[in-house]
Amino acid sequence: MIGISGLCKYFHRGSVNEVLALGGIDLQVRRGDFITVVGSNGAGKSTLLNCLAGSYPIDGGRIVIDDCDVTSWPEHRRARLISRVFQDPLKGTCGSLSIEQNLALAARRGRPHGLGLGVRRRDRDVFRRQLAQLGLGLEERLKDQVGLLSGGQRQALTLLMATLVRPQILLLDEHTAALDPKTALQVLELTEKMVAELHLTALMVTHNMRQALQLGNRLIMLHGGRVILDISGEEKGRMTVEGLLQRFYAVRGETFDSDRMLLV
Ligand SMILES: Nc1ncnc2c1ncn2[C@@H]1O[C@H](COP(=O)(O)OP(=O)(O)OP(=O)(O)O)[C@@H](O)[C@H]1O
Repeated sequence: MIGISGLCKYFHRGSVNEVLALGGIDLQVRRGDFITVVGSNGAGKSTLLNCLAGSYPIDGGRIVIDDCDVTSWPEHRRARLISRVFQDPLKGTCGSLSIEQNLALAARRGRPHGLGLGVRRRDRDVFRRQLAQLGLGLEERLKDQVGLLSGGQRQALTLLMATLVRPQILLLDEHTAALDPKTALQVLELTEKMVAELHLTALMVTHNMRQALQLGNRLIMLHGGRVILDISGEEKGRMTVEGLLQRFYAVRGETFDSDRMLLV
């Protein structure tokens, strides 16, 4: 479903500050894969998602989605296929608009003349039903400004907006990292539910190793801009955090180094 081959990405190429962020990523993602992405500091996790979404131009390689070469597609064109949720809950929603206006915008994604803010009664009923699934009582607050919501409520709403028009691919970049542990867990459960119910193909960057092992059917580990571990199915099911660290050591000959990664 997604074919990434030889993906290379430099920052500040040709200058003294040159960084090779992705050094030839090859990754075949099957339809319905829910891949958790882990890695050390600066491993290239966010850059990979940004290149996939078309936010960054790439310096080499190809990206194919559903047999269509999207390598030269700009970000807005890829946004018809790809939805994203970022770490910052403020990024995916508009705080000055109401919940229903935000949802109305999300519902028009990919359609022409997609920026109207009008909300029809029929839409409102659908929004109410969708919001009720979140279990946060937001269905009673359709006219509330999103800026009034807590970080967790806002991130749950972002997730709903990202999937309201079913995307081919859902990209989650540490989307629970800014939330308190209880809320993070709620949003993660919601993520799992949505991915399963909508049969989404998803990549989720997380700094929590245990979470990465618990969620999804496949785990990849990046280091130095390359995929150094790719496990799925039973192998992933049996894997422990200690096992992951040992595998890292076996491949790299050094201990895993990340000040942000939760290893317990
Ligand atoms: N906009 C940018 N300009 C210059 N260098 C960048 C930029 N974004 C990322 N980099 C560099 O590219 C490399 C990969 O960064 P990236 O953010 O993808 O790593 P990451 O795995 O997401 O790291 P972390 O877990 O520390 O957030 C790093 O060396 C980083 O410093």
